[in-house]
Amino acid sequence: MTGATVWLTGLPSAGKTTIAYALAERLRGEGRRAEVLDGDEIREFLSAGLGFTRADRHTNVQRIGFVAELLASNGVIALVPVIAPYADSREAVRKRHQTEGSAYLEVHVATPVEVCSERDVKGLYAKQAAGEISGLTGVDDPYEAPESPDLRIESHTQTVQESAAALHGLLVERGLA
Ligand SMILES: Nc1ncnc2c1ncn2[C@@H]1O[C@H](COP(=O)(O)OS(=O)(=O)O)[C@@H](OP(=O)(O)O)[C@H]1O
Ligand SMILES: Nc1ncnc2c1ncn2[C@@H]1O[C@H](COP(=O)(O)OP(=O)(O)O)[C@@H](O)[C@H]1O
Repeated sequence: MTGATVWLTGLPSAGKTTIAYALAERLRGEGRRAEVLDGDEIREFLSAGLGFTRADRHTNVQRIGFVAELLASNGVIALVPVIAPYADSREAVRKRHQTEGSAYLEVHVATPVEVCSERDVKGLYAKQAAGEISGLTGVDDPYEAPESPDLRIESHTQTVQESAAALHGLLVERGLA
């Protein structure tokens, strides 16, 4: 089967990780090889030492894009729930896939910041509001939303299973699942 990279971009607590794991489970149940390149795990190992400056975020995204493409070119569906706030960083990853002939889909998990900060899975929005951290994406650091993603998911209006199903539908439509 053809592999692919599916990049889920969006704000912290948008639902990127939850949707990625739900879809991975579904794909594995269908006999596909799927891997989730979780941003938090990557930052512990592959991107250890990188922070959240623009340059570090770019480096992080390029490293993850490199690994995802390797997986995709070997028949794996690489699911990447990583913020990737800058359009030029995401574009560079797309170009790498194009050059290597690997499929690449960009999915915008477009949960409004008000909903994300309500969910606040890791307590980051509360910390930012309390002045304990700064440079939080979507609050006091940039997030350049994709202009024409392959799919936009409104996670605040649907269940996790509905979001995962919408993404699965896109993969089927593109002949990737
Ligand atoms: N300042 C700041 N801004 C944004 N995010 C922050 C920050 N500090 C820590 N975190 C947490 O780091 C998690 C991983 O970030 P990413 O590697 O996906 O970010 S990036 O693409 O390099 O910008 C990211 O995970 P998710 O919540 O899953 O998006 C955040 O929870
Ligand atoms: N449709 C949905 N898709 C994804 N997550 C949802 C959805 N509805 C509610 N949630 C909840 O939102 C939170 C998103 O957290 P997480 O997946 O860690 O976000 P991110 O990886 O973008 O930081 C989870 O607690 C999840 O259960």
